[in-house]
Amino acid sequence: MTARNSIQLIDLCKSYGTVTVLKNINLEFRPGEVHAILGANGAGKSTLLGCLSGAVHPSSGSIVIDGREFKGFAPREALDAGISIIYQHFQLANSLSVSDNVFLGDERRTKWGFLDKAGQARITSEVLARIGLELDPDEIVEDLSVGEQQGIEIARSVRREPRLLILDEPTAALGKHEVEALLALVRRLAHELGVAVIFVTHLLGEVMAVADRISVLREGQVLWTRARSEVGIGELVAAISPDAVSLETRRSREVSQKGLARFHGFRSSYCGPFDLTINEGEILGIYGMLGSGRTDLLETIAGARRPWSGRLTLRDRELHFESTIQAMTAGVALVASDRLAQALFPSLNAVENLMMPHYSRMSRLMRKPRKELGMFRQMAADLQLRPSGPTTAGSAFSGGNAQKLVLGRWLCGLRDIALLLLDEPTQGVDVGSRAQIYQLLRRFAKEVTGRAAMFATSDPEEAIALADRIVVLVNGQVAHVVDPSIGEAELLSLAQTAEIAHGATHQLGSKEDIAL
Ligand SMILES: Nc1ncnc2c1ncn2[C@@H]1O[C@H](COP(=O)(O)OP(=O)(O)OP(=O)(O)O)[C@@H](O)[C@H]1O
Repeated sequence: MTARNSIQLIDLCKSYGTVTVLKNINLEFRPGEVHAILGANGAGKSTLLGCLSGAVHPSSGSIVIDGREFKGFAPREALDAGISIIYQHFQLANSLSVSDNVFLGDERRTKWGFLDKAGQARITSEVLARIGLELDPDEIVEDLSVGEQQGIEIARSVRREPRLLILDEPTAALGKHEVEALLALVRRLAHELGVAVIFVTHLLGEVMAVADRISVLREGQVLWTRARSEVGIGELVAAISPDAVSLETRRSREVSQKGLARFHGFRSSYCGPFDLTINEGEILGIYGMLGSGRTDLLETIAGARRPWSGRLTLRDRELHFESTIQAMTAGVALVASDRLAQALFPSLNAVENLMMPHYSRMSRLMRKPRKELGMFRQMAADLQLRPSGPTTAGSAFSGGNAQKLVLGRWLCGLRDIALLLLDEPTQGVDVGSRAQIYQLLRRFAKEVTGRAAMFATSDPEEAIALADRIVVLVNGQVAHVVDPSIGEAELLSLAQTAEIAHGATHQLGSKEDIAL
């Protein structure tokens, strides 16, 4: 790749009507450098990336590339200018091969106009070698691991020889080893291939491992930009969330021994059997990687998936439900992991989004707008929702704030929810709000009798910080049940050993079930 100049943002601003989202942003992205952009939920990170990728048109200011000044561009122009973005949700055609995906939308043709499959495969091999990935260009994408699929996204970008590669929360779907491999690849892209990389994440450990420089955004402005070597994690937390509470403070592990939810031989289509009791006041963590079955399990318990077999009792009542509405009525609710796709209503306002699951029980005449507004204000304050205006449209909330709003539905006490299920409760949530959400979940489970929560996570730190007891889920099976006091390293090691053991028994064709 040829040597390139920095990309500069000069006085970049973005407003939506009267709402200013980015204000006079001046930043420089240098070739050969990983630049982490951090900030609380709603600070303006996605908007800034949108300006660079062409998804958002700046209100004023400019982007300067090799002396050329752009007032904003369309996505195609951004690509042509050498800017490539990799989103959290992969944009791959799963039934096509690796090389088909690397050339997706930009296919090579032979001089007779046919698809140049051989040429594409050859270039794909060269690109994969350049970034140090051992993959067969003819392999079908759906047969690859999540980490390998992300590698293809990166290969697709690298083939275009980008000046600037943007990674937006790239590790959300990855396991520990895949994260390490990705961070090594990112460093290699910058330090060896000379690409300018922007890395956006809420995970500060990753920032310390990969960034050369760090910029913190606060309320749409650059608070500071500093070399990574000059900053510690404590300073980052203080800069991102000045009011953050430590994840460990106010922790109470008191759980009664009174059973609340009982699973007897419970099976979903992929997971089980489970024989397990969740006690009143308990927060049960399911620690499992993508593909472990954690989402299938939670969605089945919440009535979103069928079939299930075995027995489930809640407050000593046997449950039989076939929909999420029936589950809700029985006292079981789920906060899904993909709130933008599965939970938020983009065109409804914030109050309506908060109240949505509760409307089904009241006629229009029974609605009490003042009370709803009061509840919304309370939730917005408890969860530090930004923006906190009741009329804000669902589509205007940043990822982390959308999560808070969806969570607020079940914490506001309008339904008698006994078992709250959460899939990746703090994915995409900033460090300050994470502590806040943990506190609210503890309050939910422990301050009112007859309640408990069950959450799934792929983050060992989250499992340890939030759970009273942790179930290690591997390929749909309970591999271990442990106390969080074992610590992060031991939890990881248990999960890895179980995965290796599962691989071995799987190869031998054994399907032995492990029950609690
Ligand atoms: N279309 C829109 N109309 C009005 N406001 C918007 C719109 N899109 C975004 N915003 C506001 O812009 C602000 C910045 O949002 P942005 O998504 O850039 O934040 P973020 O830092 O990426 O947050 P997160 O970490 O939660 O993803 C938020 O307060 C959001 O409400």
